[in-house]
Amino acid sequence: MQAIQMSAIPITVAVLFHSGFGHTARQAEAVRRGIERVAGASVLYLTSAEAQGRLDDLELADAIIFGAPTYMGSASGPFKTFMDSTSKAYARGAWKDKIAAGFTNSASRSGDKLATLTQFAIFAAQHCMHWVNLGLPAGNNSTHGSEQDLNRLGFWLGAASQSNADQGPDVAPPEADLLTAEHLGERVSIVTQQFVRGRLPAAEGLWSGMSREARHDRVRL
Ligand SMILES: Cc1cc2nc3c(=O)[nH]c(=O)nc-3n(C[C@H](O)[C@H](O)[C@H](O)COP(=O)(O)O)c2cc1C
Repeated sequence: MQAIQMSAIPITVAVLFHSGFGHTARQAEAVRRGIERVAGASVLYLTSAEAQGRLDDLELADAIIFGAPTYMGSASGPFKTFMDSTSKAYARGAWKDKIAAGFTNSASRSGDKLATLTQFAIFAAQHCMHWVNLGLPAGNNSTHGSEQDLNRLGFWLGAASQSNADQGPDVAPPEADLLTAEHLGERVSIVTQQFVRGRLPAAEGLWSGMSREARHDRVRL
């Protein structure tokens, strides 16, 4: 797919995820591809373990997309450990007004994935971030639908994917779910650029050539 040319406002979108066995990592890679389709967007790609040592870098991101497998009806334990490690950033309001979104993967069609997406949205709200939803209609919910539809699992809070329990990450999750994740990454990039553009004090030209750090200082509310 062609890169979107309408705006090249430089933004950084972090993809911050955990994956125990590689399935959610496939989804994270798809989110990354979607972000990179938008001109001007760059990606900070971190596992939740890496992110615990990169909190300063995360503060420079314009948006953070959270991802984890659903284990026992909630985000996986390692991802929750990361969430708890952000309490100092929370106390300082370090992520205030960043854009947020989320994705999760599990073995069952539902598998209580909504609980994980809700957990991410509440986590983002505690950090005073702005949550972006999936922005797709439901797929595969009529006689005209199919398993190839985007959003075939019918989630709106974020991107969901489903990986059969007896298949490895080489074949699961299926293509439709990866394309759904790509859509989320692209949507978050576009919304983030709209949001950053709305905070620009002057013409876009003013920002060209300015470092990400300098721009970040200028737009911080
Ligand atoms: C400890 C554990 C708990 C799980 N709990 C759920 C669950 O609540 N719902 C579900 O549908 N699948 C559940 N699964 C299946 C995983 O979500 C599924 O295998 C997923 O693809 C794993 O992603 P990963 O390879 O990124 O770790 C669980 C798996 C494990 C290991």
